[in-house]
Amino acid sequence: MSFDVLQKKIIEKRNPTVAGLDPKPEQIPPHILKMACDQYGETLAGAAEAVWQFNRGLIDALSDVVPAVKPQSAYYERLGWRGMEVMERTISYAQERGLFVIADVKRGDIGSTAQAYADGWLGETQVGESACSAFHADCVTLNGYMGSDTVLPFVDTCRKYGKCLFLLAKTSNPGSGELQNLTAGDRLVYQLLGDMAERLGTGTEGDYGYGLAGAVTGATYPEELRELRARLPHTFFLVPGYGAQGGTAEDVQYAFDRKGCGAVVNASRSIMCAWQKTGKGGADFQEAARAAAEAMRDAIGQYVTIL
Ligand SMILES: O=c1ccn([C@@H]2O[C@H](COP(=O)(O)O)[C@@H](O)[C@H]2O)c(=O)[nH]1
Repeated sequence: MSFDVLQKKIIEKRNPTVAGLDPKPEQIPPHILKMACDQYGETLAGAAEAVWQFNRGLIDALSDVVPAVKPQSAYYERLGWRGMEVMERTISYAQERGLFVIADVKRGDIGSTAQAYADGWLGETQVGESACSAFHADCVTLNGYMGSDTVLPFVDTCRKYGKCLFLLAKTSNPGSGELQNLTAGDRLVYQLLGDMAERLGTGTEGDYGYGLAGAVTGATYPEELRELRARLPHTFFLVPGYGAQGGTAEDVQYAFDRKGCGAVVNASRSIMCAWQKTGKGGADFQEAARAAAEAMRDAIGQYVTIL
């Protein structure tokens, strides 16, 4: 199954992290933004070109350090169709460079609509006699709060195409407890969502013991991370909240199993925007991102030994 693909890449690179690609125009080095705007004006077309050049540079700099990237769809959607075209191009380019791609789309809707999302992000759309693939990501994030029937089309699509998904369980944001820590019968809501992932993945466990349905558990809640790891032995974790949101290497150690497997830790701004801290005006954005990704890998390596 597809978490095997991710886990193998993590083992090869000795690095259980994923670099987020969440580019805002104001976080793109000025020379890249200027070049794009000189060509296309200060327009959405200019912004989309700048995002593409920035992403390509980041992927080139990071592809032998990190096993995966996670483009967050919001930053592409805000640029309209041009942004979505850059999203598609970014996914293809990252995959060509050997990276596993998690499309952070957090979708959730009634079954028929969920199937359309699953076709677009992971599978194929039938057009007459032809099966056409759109974004072809390796994995997506989903919001399962509408119930398991809204996730099942993604599960079927993952089975068919060897892909995988992450369900939001305990998210990293400050307000996550407002709903997720409420009691639902004999469990807390985030435990229920974690249990849903464990259940939906049953029977699809791969070489490392993980099913195709993973869970999102924030680095900012290490106690919940520890508890969910023990509770969900076959559920792979996506752990956002490292770096810019305050999560540390010490915090995320609890996401991993005894072999140092079963989780991938995300950092977006702290890698992507590392150039803003070097005082070189962005000319060194690739070196800065690479150094930040290596520092994150090494910090987590102080606490987690992979296999
Ligand atoms: O609980 C969650 C779920 C998803 N995210 C996403 O991860 C990145 C975090 O970005 P940073 O810059 O490293 O803070 C971003 O794409 C979020 O949408 C999350 O933060 N928490």
